[in-house]
Amino acid sequence: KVQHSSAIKKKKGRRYCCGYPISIFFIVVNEFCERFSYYGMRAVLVLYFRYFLLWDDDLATSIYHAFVALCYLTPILGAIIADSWLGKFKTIIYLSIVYAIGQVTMAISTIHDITDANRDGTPDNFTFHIALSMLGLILIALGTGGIKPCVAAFGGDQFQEHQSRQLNTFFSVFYLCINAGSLLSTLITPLKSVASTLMVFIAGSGMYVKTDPEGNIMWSVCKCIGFAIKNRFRHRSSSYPKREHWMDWANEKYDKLLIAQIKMVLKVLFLYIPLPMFWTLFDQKGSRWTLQATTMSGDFVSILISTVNPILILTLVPIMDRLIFPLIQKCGLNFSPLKRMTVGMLFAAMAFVSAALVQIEIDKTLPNFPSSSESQLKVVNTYSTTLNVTISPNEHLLIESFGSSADYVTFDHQDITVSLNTNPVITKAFSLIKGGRQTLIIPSDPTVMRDFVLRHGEQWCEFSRKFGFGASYTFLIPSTVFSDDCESITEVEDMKPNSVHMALQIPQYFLITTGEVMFSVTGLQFSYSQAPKNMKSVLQAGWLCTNAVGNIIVLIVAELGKLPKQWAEYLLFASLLVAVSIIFSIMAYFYTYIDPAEIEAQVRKEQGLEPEEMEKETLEMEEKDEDQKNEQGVKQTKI
Ligand SMILES: C[C@H](N)C(=O)N1CCC[C@H]1C(=O)O
Repeated sequence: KVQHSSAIKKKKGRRYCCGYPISIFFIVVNEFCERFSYYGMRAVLVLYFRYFLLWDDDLATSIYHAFVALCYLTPILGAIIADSWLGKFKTIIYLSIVYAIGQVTMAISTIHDITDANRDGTPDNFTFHIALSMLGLILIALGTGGIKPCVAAFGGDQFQEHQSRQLNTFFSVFYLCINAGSLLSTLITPLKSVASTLMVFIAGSGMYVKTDPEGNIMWSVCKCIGFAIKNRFRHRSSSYPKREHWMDWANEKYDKLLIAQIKMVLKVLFLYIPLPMFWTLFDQKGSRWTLQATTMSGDFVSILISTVNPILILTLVPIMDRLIFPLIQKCGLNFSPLKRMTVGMLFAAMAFVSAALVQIEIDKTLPNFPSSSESQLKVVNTYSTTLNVTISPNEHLLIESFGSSADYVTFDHQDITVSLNTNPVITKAFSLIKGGRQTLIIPSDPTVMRDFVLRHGEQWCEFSRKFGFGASYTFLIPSTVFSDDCESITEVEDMKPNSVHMALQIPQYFLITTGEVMFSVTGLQFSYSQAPKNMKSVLQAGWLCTNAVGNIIVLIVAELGKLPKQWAEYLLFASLLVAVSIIFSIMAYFYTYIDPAEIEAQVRKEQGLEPEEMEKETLEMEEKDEDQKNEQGVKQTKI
C-alpha cells in the first residue's frame, strides 16, 4: 500500500509543455552533455595512445575498439542495477559519479610531469600512465555504458501509453541531442561536461516519473528460463503432450505474467542476432575510412569528414520524420520499424560499395611499391654533368645534372652493378634490400660535406610551393650554396602527392548516415516499445550490446583477416551485410508487433486481478484523464 501511494504521488508531479512532459527536457540535455563528454574523449583517444603512450597503430586501434566494445557491453550491468535494485534515477546518478571519477583519472594519466623527473617532456614511468589510463577507461566505460540504457528508458517512462506519437518524437530528439553533443565535442574541448551532465539531470529531479525497481528481476528471469529448460529436458519423452512455447515448461513453478514477459523479451532478443553486422560496418568509419582519408587530398575537408556524420544526423532525422516517412505512409506503403531497419542495413551496404569505388580510384594513383621479393631503386645525380647510368644487366638511364631517374626502377634480384660514363668509368656493386625502396645518390665532385638548415619561418631559402599530402621529396643542395642562392637547390619528388579528393568520401558518409537514421533511431524506439514495463532497460541494454558485438567483429575480422586489396575487403563487408539483411527481413516477416501493456493486462485478467492491482489501475485511469486535460490546457485543481 505504501509503495503504491508513493508511486502515485510521484506521478502527480508530471507537468506538460506543448503535449510533452517538461521532465524530458532535462533528460535530453543530460544526454547531450554525456555524449559531448564521451565523443570528445573518444576523438583524441587513438592520438593519446599513439603519441603519449607511444603505442603502434595496430595496438592503438585494437585497444580503441576494445574500449568502444566495453562501453556497449556495460549497459547490461547498468540495466540489471536499475531494473532490479536502484531504479533508473539513482542508477544514473551513481554511475555518473563513477563516470566523472573515470574522466578525472584519465585526465591525470595524461599529465606527463607526474613521472617526468628529468623534465625531458616524456614520462619516465609508462607503466604508471598505462595503468592509470586503463583504470580511467574502465570507469568511463562503466559510467557511460551503465547509464545509457537507463537514460533512454527513463525518458520513455515519462510518457503515458496514449502518447505513442510523442514517444517516437522523443526518441528522434534524443538521437538529435546525441549527435549535437558529438558534433560540438569535435569542435570544442569537452571540459567539465560530466559534471554538467549530473547537474542538469539532478535539476529535473522533482519532475520525473520514477518507477520503483521490482526486485531482482534479472535473477528471476534467469531462474525461470533455467527451470523451463530443465523441466523440458525431464519431460523429453514423446508421451508428454507438447506445449505451445518452450517457456511454458516453467508454468508449474513460475508466475504466468513473468513467463509472458520473458517470452516478449526473448522474441526481440532473437531478432537482434543479425544486427551486430550493421555496427561492424558503421564503426569502421572511425578506423578504415579515416585511414582511407589519409591517402586522399584536401585539407579543409578533413574537419568536414570528422563532423559529417553528426551534421547529417541533425539534418536527416527531421527530414525523415517530417517528410519521408509521412510521404511513404501517404503512398499507402507500410514502412514498419523492422522494414526501416532492413532498409537502413542496405544503405550501410551501399556506403561500403561507395567506399570500395573510391578505394579503386585511390589505388590507381598510389605508387607501385615492390612486392616482398622485389627491390626498387631511384638514382639521383648531383654530379656537374649529365650522366649515362647503366645498371646491370640491361637498365640504361640518362640523368641530367641535379636530376633523378623518372621513377623507381624495379628489380627482381638484389645484387646489381652500377656503371657511370665518367672519365675514368666508375663501376660499383650494391646489394639492394628485399621488398624495399632505396635511392642512390651520385655525389658531386669533389665531395664537400656541409650543413644546410631548412627551418620553418626563418629558413635560408623560402619555398613558396605547398607540399602535397602523402608526397615525399628529396632536396639536392649543391655544396656551394649560400643563403641568397636558393635557385640552385633542386627538389626531387620521390612520391607523388595524394590526388583523389576527400570530397569523394561524402557519398559514403551520406549513405551510412541515412542507414543509421533508419536503423539506429528506429531500433531505439522499437526496443522501448516492445519491452514489458519492468524490463525496458534490459531490452535497451540488449540493443546496445549489438553495437558491442559489432565492434568485437571489427577487431577479429578486420584486424586479423586483412584481404590483400582494401576495396575487396569493403565489398566483402557490403556483401555480408546484404546477406545478413536478407536473413533479418525473413525473421522480421515472422515477427508480430505487440503491445506489452495489453498482453500483461490480459494475463492479469486471466489470473484474476487482485483488488490492489484493480485499485491501482483505476487511479491510473483517473490520472490519465487528468494528464489529457492538462495537455489541453485545462487547469485541474483536484482529482
Ligand atoms: C554518433 C553516432 N551518429 C551516434 O549517434 N551513435 C553511434 C552509436 C549509437 C549512437 C550513440 O548513442 O552514440
